[in-house]
Amino acid sequence: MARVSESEFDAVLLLSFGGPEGHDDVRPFLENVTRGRGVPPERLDEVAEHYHHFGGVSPINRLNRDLIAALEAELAEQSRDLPVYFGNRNWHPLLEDTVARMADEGVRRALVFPTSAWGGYSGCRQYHEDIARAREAVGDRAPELIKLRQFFDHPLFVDANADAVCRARDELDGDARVVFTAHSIPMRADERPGPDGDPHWYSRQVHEAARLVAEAAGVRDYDVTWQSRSGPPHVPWLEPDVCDHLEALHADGVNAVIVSPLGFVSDHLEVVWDLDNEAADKATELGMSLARAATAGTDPRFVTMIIELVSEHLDGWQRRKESPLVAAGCTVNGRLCAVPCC
Ligand SMILES: CC1=C(CCC(=O)O)c2cc3nc(cc4[nH]c(cc5[nH]c(cc1n2)c(C)c5CCC(=O)O)c(CCC(=O)O)c4C)C(CCC(=O)O)=C3C
Ligand SMILES: [Fe+2]
Repeated sequence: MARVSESEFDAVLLLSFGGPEGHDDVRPFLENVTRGRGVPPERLDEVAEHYHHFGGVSPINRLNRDLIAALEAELAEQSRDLPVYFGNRNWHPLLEDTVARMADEGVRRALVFPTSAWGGYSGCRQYHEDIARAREAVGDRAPELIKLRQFFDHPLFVDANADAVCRARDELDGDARVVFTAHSIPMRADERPGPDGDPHWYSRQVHEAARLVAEAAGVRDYDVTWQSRSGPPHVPWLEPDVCDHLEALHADGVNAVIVSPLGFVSDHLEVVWDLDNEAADKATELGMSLARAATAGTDPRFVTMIIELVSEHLDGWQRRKESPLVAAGCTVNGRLCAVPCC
């Protein structure tokens, strides 16, 4: 599985979620995200407000462009002649348009780096669906697209996050509790089994990543929490919510926290709103100090990790991973994983 084929690849494609870039984009973007997903209109109104608060602009596209620039620089440094394309699920540049452009420019086979470290529906399977849909839209001339594997336990992803936790710790005096957060998902979705047949595939990967980051940062006690839940209120999602958890910690006498958004790879809207506004306000209200750790962003280790994932295919490199949990997610042309991980 480490190597899909011996033959060559002629491009890399960064595949992400996408975000609006102005007030008028917000509604149509949210319609794209939630089509057929049963998210109540009240929740959409609330989330729309978060985007409008920032001029209708999510930082996510800019952050992805920054990551692409860093990746291109590193590829050039290594004299690798691989152009990097950018396509999104929910907003421009849309994956369909990018795949059409790749075909126009003669790309035949490309490796796809998804900006999600995880298995599960939202983190993995939906990206396979995006790839299949985009290729279908482009037709016969669509390039072959090979999605890179999940990287939740890659040592360089772990190190980048651990270092960010250490930097956040330096901002605070004295002891602070480390609280990791990842995007909540419906409990029913999390009950799907992983390749080992055991349920809770996504949340187990998140717990495993948290354990590795804590160990690398020399942190003994930490918590795993969830953020940004949506869906109707009667549907259970993964808990505790990060803000509720701050209250529980406060009640236990904790007065300083480091919040690490390990579930995300960049400081996009769910990080800057749900953590830098909501969780930060909650901490202030409780009289706690809070330092928010950075996401992997353009940390050079994260950029190198992407190149290592590419090299697993280009050069037959050994997969580096620190956890016994399987890292699936690598398939051709949007086929679902052979293991039933999502
Ligand atoms: C697991 C997971 C990741 C991590 C993996 C990955 O990164 O892919 C992730 C990332 C992201 N989620 C994002 C934004 C949104 N997610 C929503 C809705 C949902 N996310 C879900 C899960 C996840 N989401 C789920 C189960 C839903 C409910 C609807 C459904 O079942 O599909 C909604 C709709 C409104 C709402 O309901 O909150 C929005 C606007 C942004 C972009 C932020 C920006 O614009 O900067 C990013 C990176
Ligand atoms: Fe998968």
